[in-house]
Amino acid sequence: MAPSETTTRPADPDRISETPRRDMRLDEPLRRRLSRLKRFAAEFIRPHALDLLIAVLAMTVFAASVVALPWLFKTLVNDILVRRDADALHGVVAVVLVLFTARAGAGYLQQFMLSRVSNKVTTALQNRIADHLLGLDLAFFQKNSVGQIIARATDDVNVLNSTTTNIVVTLGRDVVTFIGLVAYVLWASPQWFALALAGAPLIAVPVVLANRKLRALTRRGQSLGGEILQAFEEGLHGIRGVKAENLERFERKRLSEVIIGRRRVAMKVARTRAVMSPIVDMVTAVALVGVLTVGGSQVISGESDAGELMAFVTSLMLLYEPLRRLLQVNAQLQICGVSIARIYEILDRRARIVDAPDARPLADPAGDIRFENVTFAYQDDGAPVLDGFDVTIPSGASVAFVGPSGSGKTTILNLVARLYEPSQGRVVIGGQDIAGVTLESLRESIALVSQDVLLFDASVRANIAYGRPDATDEQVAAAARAAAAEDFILGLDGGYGFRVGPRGSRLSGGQRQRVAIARALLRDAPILMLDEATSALDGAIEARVQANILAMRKGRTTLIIAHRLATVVAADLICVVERGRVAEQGDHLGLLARGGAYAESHRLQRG
Ligand SMILES: Nc1ncnc2c1ncn2[C@@H]1O[C@H](COP(=O)(O)OP(=O)(O)OP(=O)(O)O)[C@@H](O)[C@H]1O
Repeated sequence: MAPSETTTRPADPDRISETPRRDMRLDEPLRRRLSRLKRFAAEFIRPHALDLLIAVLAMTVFAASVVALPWLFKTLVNDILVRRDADALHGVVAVVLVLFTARAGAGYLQQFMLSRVSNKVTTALQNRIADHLLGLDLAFFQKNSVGQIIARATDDVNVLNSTTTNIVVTLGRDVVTFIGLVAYVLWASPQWFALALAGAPLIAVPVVLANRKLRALTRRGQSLGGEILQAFEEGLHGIRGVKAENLERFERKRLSEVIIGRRRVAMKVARTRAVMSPIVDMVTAVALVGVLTVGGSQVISGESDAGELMAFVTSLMLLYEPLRRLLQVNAQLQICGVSIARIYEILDRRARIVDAPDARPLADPAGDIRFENVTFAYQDDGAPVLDGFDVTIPSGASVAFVGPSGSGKTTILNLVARLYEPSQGRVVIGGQDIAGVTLESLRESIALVSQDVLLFDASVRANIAYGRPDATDEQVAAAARAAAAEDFILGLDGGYGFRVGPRGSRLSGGQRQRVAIARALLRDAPILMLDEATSALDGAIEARVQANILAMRKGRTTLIIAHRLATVVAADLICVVERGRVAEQGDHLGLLARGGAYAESHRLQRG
């Protein structure tokens, strides 16, 4: 089965489906849903077949203990209560002891084995999702909400965890119990059995309708789960602005709309599922009334014995629970199917930027970086962001890209790291087209400090050494000094051990930037890319950082994006980017002498 056949295909190949309409696809053929279930079972359940087999055997023992109860009641009534047989009493007591001991052991084993399997499946799924997500293109993350992605890795995995456990219990234990009890009642009295079946057709129509409705509702509910995560993520991420501008009221409204939306759907799901119990109740009642009326008369007239009727009625009552669960197994499968589809929608997504079949490691990462007539657009059919962009960055040079906001500067760095690929032209490093270079060797050669600094809630030291866990304290300190960060770090409570808070929230913007620069310098990569990396620093500290970076560069090519032109005066080459093209290039003095856009911006900024 081709992976693509098992997923719902949204219109934009980079987007996962989140809109309710697209989520409520009732027209998906059963064959495709089944094949997706089979695929999930083969990939994630089959590896635990032995554990499952033990669980199913334990369930069979458990089920057998239930099926033995009608026989026990028959003996109790006929041999002990009616015939007063002492031997039968001892027999029954012994059987009860054995039965309940076996049942206790089987119950334990079943629960333990199922928990083991479900925990292993959860771990495998989440690891696989994590691995897969990390391999996807940047474009995927720029087009999909984090909440929707997290919901699939958490909510959907949890749903699968609980539904598959229920399904296995039902298929293992309830099916055996059901078959055993039905076989017993059929054998005990076909006539009473036929009477008991009288109400069965009542079940069919509502069950089919309810299942159909459940699938649509479940998709909607699970999609709303992602929207809630997303709403929280966005609201809490921007909490500073929310508080400072007294926007809590609006946030509360925004959050409660999705929360209440989900509750509505959850209640519809609950109502639809709850419909099953009264239906089974009614069917059982009809069966009992029929059997008691006819069977009771037969006992009174002496045609049947009391123990027989007692055992039969007990069987009918014992059938209630397994029947109720069996009727819900389809609903559980629907829910499970929705989560599986949502998870495979992520797992089947293929990264477009991958190693070419004949990819080779980057041979000369410190070589020239050349953009050869590069054209690039973020959308396949969108306007180009870079349009015939041509520039050569000499090996070991420091090059600054300046120009108006939105002119394409960050995009240039994105293309060097091959986070996106040119639609035309090539990016060449040391004579090698990076399209034919292994991603690992390319990105290993790059240190990037971007506008959004990536800090974790860990110590300053751990943040600087992220990606270089073997770095010594001295190396970390040297990087911090070069980033003009050591002074403030030593002033923190705990120094390098200071915990920076989520996303570095306990540091100032400029401090965060310096920690990020220190991390990039510690990587000691041949290509250093600074995207507005010193924008939050004051002029004096920025100048220190710049001077250190330039002094340390020996053989390292440095690409700098900056709006403050003072930051770039010392660069070997300054490249003015306008509407995706190089408008002018040269060194600071050369560009000033030229009297073009750079000279004008410089005059304005100084003025
Ligand atoms: N992920 C994206 N998807 C679609 N369009 C994008 C994406 N990133 C950037 N763009 C668009 O590409 C253009 C160039 O963006 P880029 O970030 O390269 O500009 P920039 O020169 O670095 O701007 P700034 O100086 O404001 O940071 C902008 O018009 C922007 O809207």
